[in-house]
Amino acid sequence: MTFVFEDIDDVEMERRRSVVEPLTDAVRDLVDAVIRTEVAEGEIPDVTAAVRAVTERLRSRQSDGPYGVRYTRAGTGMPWGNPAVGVRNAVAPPMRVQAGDDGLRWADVRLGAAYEGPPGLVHGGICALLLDHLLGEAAGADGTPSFTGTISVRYLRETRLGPVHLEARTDRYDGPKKFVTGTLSDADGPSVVADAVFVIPRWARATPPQEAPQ
Ligand SMILES: CCCCC/C=C\C/C=C\C/C=C\C/C=C\CCCC(=O)SCCNC(=O)CCNC(=O)[C@H](O)C(C)(C)COP(=O)(O)OP(=O)(O)OC[C@H]1O[C@@H](n2cnc3c(N)ncnc32)[C@H](O)[C@@H]1OP(=O)(O)O
Repeated sequence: MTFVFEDIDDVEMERRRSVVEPLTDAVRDLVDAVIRTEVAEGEIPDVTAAVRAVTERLRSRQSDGPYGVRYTRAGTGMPWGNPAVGVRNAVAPPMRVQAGDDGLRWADVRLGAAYEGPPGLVHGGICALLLDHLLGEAAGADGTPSFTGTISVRYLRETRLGPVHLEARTDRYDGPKKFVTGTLSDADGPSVVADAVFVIPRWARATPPQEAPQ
């Protein structure tokens, strides 16, 4: 696993973000339009060719693999391919994570047609994705990296498409384990709750229990 440091400052990161974000937003809009369009079927082949032409243009120069999790010189993360928050990923709603007091992490997200499961309702996997990510951010609020070890997601009731609010925080620690909880709410209040154990991987522990010299 490699974390790439880009030799740029945060001003340059913001400049790059401002260039690429409108493209990603345009693609999100395209995804929504494809789902909801009612243009005549005869128009679809032309539109398909136009989209393929744009894709070809972007593919004329591209990286070999995924974007990775890059960092600026100041250590600001650029997980721009991430499916929950990625600035370059149209699959991401996107969720913009905010920091509150005492390690609270929260976000307001609008979930439209691309996130539908049951009719008019949010797909359960999308709730789990967003909660997993936000709980991960809450686990990371102390500055140590950790992976989702186990996550339990309880769907209290349906979640309506539209604006949703998410919150998460770390409740307690036990060695390398962080116990994190969170909620996802729609306009009627909490609809999904999550409990997770995030584990600091051995390579990131201050005194690795297994690899410590004898
Ligand atoms: C370092 C990651 C950084 C990732 C950055 C990513 C994106 C950056 C973007 C934004 C940055 C902000 C935050 C990140 C946000 C979201 C991230 C989303 C989260 C993910 O998408 S992440 C991918 C899915 N995730 C995995 O891909 C994990 C695969 N897995 C492993 O990497 C190992 O399996 C690991 C590390 C879990 C444990 O391995 P290990 O060798 O360190 O464990 P070890 O044996 O030392 O156990 C020590 C104590 O943890 C207990 N324990 C062990 N495993 C457990 C489990 N599964 N559940 C509950 N408890 C468990 C033991 O029982 C023992 O506890 P006890 O002593 O009490 O028994």
